[in-house]
Amino acid sequence: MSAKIIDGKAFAANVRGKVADHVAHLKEVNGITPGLAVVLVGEDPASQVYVRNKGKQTVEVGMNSIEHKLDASTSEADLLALIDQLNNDPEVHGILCQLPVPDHIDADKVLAAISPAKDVDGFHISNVGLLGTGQKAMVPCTPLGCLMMLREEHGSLSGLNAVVVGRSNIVGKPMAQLLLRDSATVTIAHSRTKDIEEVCRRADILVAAVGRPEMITGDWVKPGATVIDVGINRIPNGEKTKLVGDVHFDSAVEVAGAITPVPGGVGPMTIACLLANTVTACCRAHGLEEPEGLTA
Ligand SMILES: Nc1nc(=O)c2c([nH]1)NC[C@@H]1CN(c3ccc(C(=O)N[C@@H](CCC(=O)O)C(=O)O)cc3)C=[N+]21
Ligand SMILES: [Mg+2]
Repeated sequence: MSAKIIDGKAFAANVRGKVADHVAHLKEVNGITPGLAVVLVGEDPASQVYVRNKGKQTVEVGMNSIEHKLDASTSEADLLALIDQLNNDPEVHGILCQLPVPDHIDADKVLAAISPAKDVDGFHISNVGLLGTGQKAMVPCTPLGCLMMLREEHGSLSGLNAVVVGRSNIVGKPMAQLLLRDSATVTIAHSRTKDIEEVCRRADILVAAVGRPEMITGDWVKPGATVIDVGINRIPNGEKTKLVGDVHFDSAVEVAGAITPVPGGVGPMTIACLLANTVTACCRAHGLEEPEGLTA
């Protein structure tokens, strides 16, 4: 039997539709247009593609997109000055500084400089702390997108065994916090985990966020489990390259109950959730009611 393939592209289009509806409402009723500022330092080609897609989709849902493309040699002080300016700009409701930043810039310092209320990535330590203590936070986009798909698939996650493979601040740790908040039984596995295959085979929900192409094969998957593949790995494919996840799709799809593909799974949801977070940040900034179903 072959798993249900979770259509992240369609799901993301639906989320963007809800965002667009709420943006239209904010404009009409409150005369407010949410604005998202994206800062890119340097010329990393993958980052350029992502930033372009973010800008395009921001405009498509009716929000203002403010792009700042800085030279790779930009000093940390100049970047911090720009962030300060965006923090103080009332037209800007969300700020994202595309990672990675060049080596001479301290990413932690940059993330700490973004106003927590405008931190649509949810990477500021105050949002990390709010999420970890079950308070109202800005939630990182990728884990938020995964959670939305899991809730749609399962209804309640209460009591389910969830295994998150990967312990990054960007995906693994916040994903685990969100699953815990939904009363799943949560295990974080990583490169040093003993008998990692066994651990994964106990998972009703398996979230792969390790950054190792096709590491998780079908024999690691419990029959009927839901597999969420966060990996985006570009690997050689003959003369060209192709995009694969952290899950070996062809074997896992034969065992899982439901699975996200790469591309077309988690990736599109990440951008949709960035737009959702921007609307949420805008509503919070103005003390307005938040949109339904777009937050954790
Ligand atoms: N501050 C910050 N926030 C981020 O959220 C952030 C970041 N930095 N740096 C880079 C990563 C990566 N990321 C992706 C977003 C969308 C897709 C996406 O839409 N992927 C498509 C395919 C895209 C392709 O073909 O390359 C898909 O999976 O279907 C992928 C990756 C956000 N990131
Ligand atoms: Mg790891």
